[in-house]
Amino acid sequence: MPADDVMIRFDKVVKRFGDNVVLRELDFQARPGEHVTLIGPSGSGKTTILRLLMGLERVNGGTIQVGDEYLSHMRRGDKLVPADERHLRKVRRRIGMVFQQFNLFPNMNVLRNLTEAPISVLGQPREQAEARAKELLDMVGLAEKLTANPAELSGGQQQRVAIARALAMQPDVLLLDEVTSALDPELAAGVLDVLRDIARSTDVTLLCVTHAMKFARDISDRVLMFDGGKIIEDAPPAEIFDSPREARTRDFLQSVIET
Ligand SMILES: Nc1ncnc2c1ncn2[C@@H]1O[C@H](COP(=O)(O)OP(=O)(O)OP(=O)(O)O)[C@@H](O)[C@H]1O
Repeated sequence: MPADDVMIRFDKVVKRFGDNVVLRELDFQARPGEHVTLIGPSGSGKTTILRLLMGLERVNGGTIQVGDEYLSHMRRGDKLVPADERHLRKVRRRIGMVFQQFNLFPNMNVLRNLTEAPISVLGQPREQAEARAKELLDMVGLAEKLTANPAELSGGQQQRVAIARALAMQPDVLLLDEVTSALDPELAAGVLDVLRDIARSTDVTLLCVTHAMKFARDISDRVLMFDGGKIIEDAPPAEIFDSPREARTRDFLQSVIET
């Protein structure tokens, strides 16, 4: 851990797609174990931030650090140079992600979905990986679905397996991108309850993009409001939701339906 105890650090990050400048010298940090939610209008760059952290996009300027390591760059002598694939893969291992679409391995049962990467990537012994997988399935309320195939599960159950699968890799950071937007409201509620438990009971750093504002209020330590490629407001949820300082935050909040 770096001396100043930061888990995620964006330093003057620029991201462009052609002429479209999505992030403009973006600075932000999250402390270890902090739960940070990103809100803002469609197209403001929230998903791009998560994709940069997953190494699925590269920065056009600035640097990204995860814990004590650069993600966007690597050290060569006393210089920083853009990260190569191998370096990206190494740092990215500290980060888990759950997407809107659950993307479970369709040909593997639930247990194998959870143990595959811990065994093949982390080199965990099978018994250890299976014991942890069972604990995690218990945590997400699916202990009895160990041998089920993904196709036999509801969307909400699949998403709970996807969350358990991400945690099985023992990430320092868990990224959540609109994890309930493909689900019916009652299934979404079950997934959000599981995430509330995880937020309370683990020390993983959470970075969450959601339009579920009530959920954001419940789990977040901080909410960041994005607009125009910048953070325009950064405050605890009670402040953002009850007394936003910025007119653009107020307008945005009025435009979303509370869920
Ligand atoms: N691969 C890409 N190629 C070109 N443009 C892209 C690409 N990915 C994202 N963009 C553009 O970047 C901008 C930010 O997109 P992003 O998905 O990060 O926004 P968002 O805030 O997550 O929006 P939403 O709430 O709708 O998911 C948009 O203008 C989008 O069109």
